[in-house]
Amino acid sequence: MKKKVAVMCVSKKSNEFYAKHLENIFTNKIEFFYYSLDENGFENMIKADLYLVCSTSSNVFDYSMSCIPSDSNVVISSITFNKESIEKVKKIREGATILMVNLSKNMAIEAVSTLNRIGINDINFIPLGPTDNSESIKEAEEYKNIKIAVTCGESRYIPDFVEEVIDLGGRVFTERVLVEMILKLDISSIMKTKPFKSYIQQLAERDYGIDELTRKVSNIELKFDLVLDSIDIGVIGIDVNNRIFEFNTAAENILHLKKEDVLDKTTDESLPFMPLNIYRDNLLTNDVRLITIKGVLVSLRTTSIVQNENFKGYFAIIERFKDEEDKQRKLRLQLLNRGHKAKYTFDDIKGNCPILKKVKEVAAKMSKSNASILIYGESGTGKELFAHAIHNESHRKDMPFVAINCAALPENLLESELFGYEEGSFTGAKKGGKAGLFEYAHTGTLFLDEIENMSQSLQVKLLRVLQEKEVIRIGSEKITSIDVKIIAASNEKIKDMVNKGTFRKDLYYRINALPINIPPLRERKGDVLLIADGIKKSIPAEFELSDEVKEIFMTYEWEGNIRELRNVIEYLAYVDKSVINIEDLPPTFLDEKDSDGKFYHREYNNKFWMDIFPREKVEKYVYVLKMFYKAKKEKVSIGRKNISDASQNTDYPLSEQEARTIISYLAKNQLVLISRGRKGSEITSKGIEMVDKMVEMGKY
Ligand SMILES: Nc1ncnc2c1ncn2[C@@H]1O[C@H](COP(=O)(O)OP(=O)(O)OP(=O)(O)O)[C@@H](O)[C@H]1O
Repeated sequence: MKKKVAVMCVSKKSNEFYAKHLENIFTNKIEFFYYSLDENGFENMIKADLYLVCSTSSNVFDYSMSCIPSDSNVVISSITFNKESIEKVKKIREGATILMVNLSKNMAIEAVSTLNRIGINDINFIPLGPTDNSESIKEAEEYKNIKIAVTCGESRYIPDFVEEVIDLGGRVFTERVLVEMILKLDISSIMKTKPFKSYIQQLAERDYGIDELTRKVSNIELKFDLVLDSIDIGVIGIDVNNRIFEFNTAAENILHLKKEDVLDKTTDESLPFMPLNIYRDNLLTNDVRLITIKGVLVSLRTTSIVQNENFKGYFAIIERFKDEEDKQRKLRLQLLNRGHKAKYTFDDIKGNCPILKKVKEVAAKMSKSNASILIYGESGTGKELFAHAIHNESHRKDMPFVAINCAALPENLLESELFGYEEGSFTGAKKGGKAGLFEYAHTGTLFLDEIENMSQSLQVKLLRVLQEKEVIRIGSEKITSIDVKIIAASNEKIKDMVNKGTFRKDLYYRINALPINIPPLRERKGDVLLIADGIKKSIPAEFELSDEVKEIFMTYEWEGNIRELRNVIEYLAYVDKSVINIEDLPPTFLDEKDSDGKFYHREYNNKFWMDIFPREKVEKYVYVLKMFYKAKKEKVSIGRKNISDASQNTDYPLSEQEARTIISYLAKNQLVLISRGRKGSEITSKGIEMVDKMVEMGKY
């Protein structure tokens, strides 16, 4: 509601003159009601919030005051000239005698004293009222030789003998009058508006005290406004009476409202579409909610203003949700450049054996889904490599990839790392709090390595986050929505842990949506040399492996899987030889020295069949021999076609031609007997003995 001000003047004409300024300065804030003695009088005035008394001559003043209800706000006007008028007076020759003509002689005297106050003291003014009675006509006659007259908009009263008229126009309210009105009506925001500022600028006379004060205040306010207007977050200041005292440019843009239209109005009046009542009524602050304004999703949070423990209002902070998200996204991308990035792709996962190829194929398909993935594999099989590759293959590839090893941190630290914390939530909590990895990984992937080590209580919290898709920092109540794809990895079979009761079943089913099993290296021996070669190139190292060493690599158990293989290759790079022989292998790799003091590899030497089959193809020969062994046990006969077909899904796919070559080789060594006709080929007793020995030794 607009405030009401009653303007009390002597004449209707003065009212009209003042109205021009008042309406311009106080647009939208005040409703003015004009009263004048020559028109409607002061007796039937409305009940106003303030009475502006412009009739200051002593005979009218007392009467004016008697018409104002007691306990009302009153401002007694004072008037001055504007700069433009004064410039006209300054052009008058120094020492000249000039008439000052006004509505009455008293008013003419008053105008002269105003000019003197402003510093016009070198002109001899003769005050004169209207020449409308014999006495005044007589007085004017005395000044017949004065040819110049100055007036304040009353040229109609200038005597005929005057040749030059300088009209200074009507006088205007002083700065003091306006500031007093503003303070009494509690609408200080007016002082920040353009019309007020330009009005004050054009006054010939300024009040030093008020000026200094407003200068200081506006200096601070200017800086404050500059800061507020330079940010892209909307800030709305609301006082205890629910009135808006601040409304920055971003708020204007977000809400499509003009500052001047909302300042000093209540939120009910100007922002009825915003749910601000709850804050006023409950003093509920620091709360965040999403609201829709004109079809746009806006985040609204509030922060209270407390001075000397007294609630003084609050700031409503608004931001287009999309802008907020974009900003978060940019921050996340910066983080991405600081290391939260997946390094490997499926091309980095070397291996041609059918099992690995299959796993890679399935994993690539799973990359496209948002469901959680659980990777199982022995230590060093490449679980982390797979996690990187899956992320890089997914539509989240440009978003953060955040990895954490659940075995590396004590429970409470792991919790604060994952979920973040608020300032002061525990001893040692960083000032300003800290975002958790879930928040960092938003829109990307979180890789939880060695998840089997996570405590049961953390498992519960993790499950909650995965179910609700939101995190709450430790010590906070603020809920943050997150969109994170989880890839978990484990060295142990989580299913077994669930059965033993050491891992929560519900969490298992949530993370195991898409399972991946990576086979240990010993089950894909066909890949050992290929992977070794890849590692050698990545180091880079120049050496070659001798045939013997290659055989050893193919038969070795590789308990530490590819990590162990990498360590051995790195070791060999230091040996600095162009060809690596058995004795160059790391001491831990070799078992004993022979009688000549040379290293030898027990497993290798014990594998007598190594000398029988061509070294490069040992595995394939053993595979075919075992097929004949199995056929004998099952009393079926097989030939090269069955062998070739069956081998296709193994690590050693064979063509029929290859199968035929191997069978003839085995036959040459009396391990297999080739019979003509329908019976097909068959394993010999020597062949059976060889396989039994292999099985007994636990190999193949
Ligand atoms: N198929 C592969 N080709 C080439 N290098 C590989 C392959 N798989 C794993 N590696 C390498 O082996 C090492 C171990 O891999 P990774 O750390 O991914 O294994 P992990 O299963 O996560 O091990 P852990 O369970 O101990 O964490 C890494 O140096 C990785 O680059």
